[in-house]
Amino acid sequence: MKHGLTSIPLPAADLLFDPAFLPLAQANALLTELTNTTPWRHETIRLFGREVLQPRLTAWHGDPGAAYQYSGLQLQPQPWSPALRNLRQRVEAAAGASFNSVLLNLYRTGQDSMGWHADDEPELGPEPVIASVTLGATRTFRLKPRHPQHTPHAPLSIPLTSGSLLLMRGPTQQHWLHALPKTTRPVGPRLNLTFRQVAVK
Ligand SMILES: O=C(O)CCC(=O)C(=O)O
Ligand SMILES: [Fe+2]
Repeated sequence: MKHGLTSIPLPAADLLFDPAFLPLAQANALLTELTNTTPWRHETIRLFGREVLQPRLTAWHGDPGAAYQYSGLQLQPQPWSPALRNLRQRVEAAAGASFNSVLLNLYRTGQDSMGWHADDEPELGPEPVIASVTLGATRTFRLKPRHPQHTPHAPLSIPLTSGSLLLMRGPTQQHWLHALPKTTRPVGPRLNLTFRQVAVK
């Protein structure tokens, strides 16, 4: 384990955080490169029976076969670019884990967001290691217990700064939900990458 990661104490979770995983200049350069070269998609989701656009842009890169389910479709990942391959290698060294895919989320403004969820898709397995790298604007990452009667705890806010690395491991996805709320503060774009190991079918 790299010394830059420190534990965030939380019951029924395993969280590690390094605010300076990437030097700021590198984070900024990578933000520009990935923003400009990623084949961004603007996906729709079904919300209360209606098709609505997600409030962010997304992309999925990974090893061949690291497919994911989306609206009942098996989508194949885009190949690794040299920049993503390099970042994956550094994240794997820090996390002491390997990853075969990465989900990119681009939050264009403070109005882009992600709702409460857990990364608990079956293909991730019961105790996935999720490695989250942030580039660009600082946004507040929120965590709250999934079963408040069972794990009573106040919601938690972690400001995810540019170049930071957050690891979620162990039982975190089973017992906690996370979200990236909208903000009315004027903020620039934020690009988040979550490295994952998905079961290959
Ligand atoms: O943007 C973030 O920090 C969170 C992303 C996330 O939760 C996800 O991709 O599942
Ligand atoms: Fe997530």
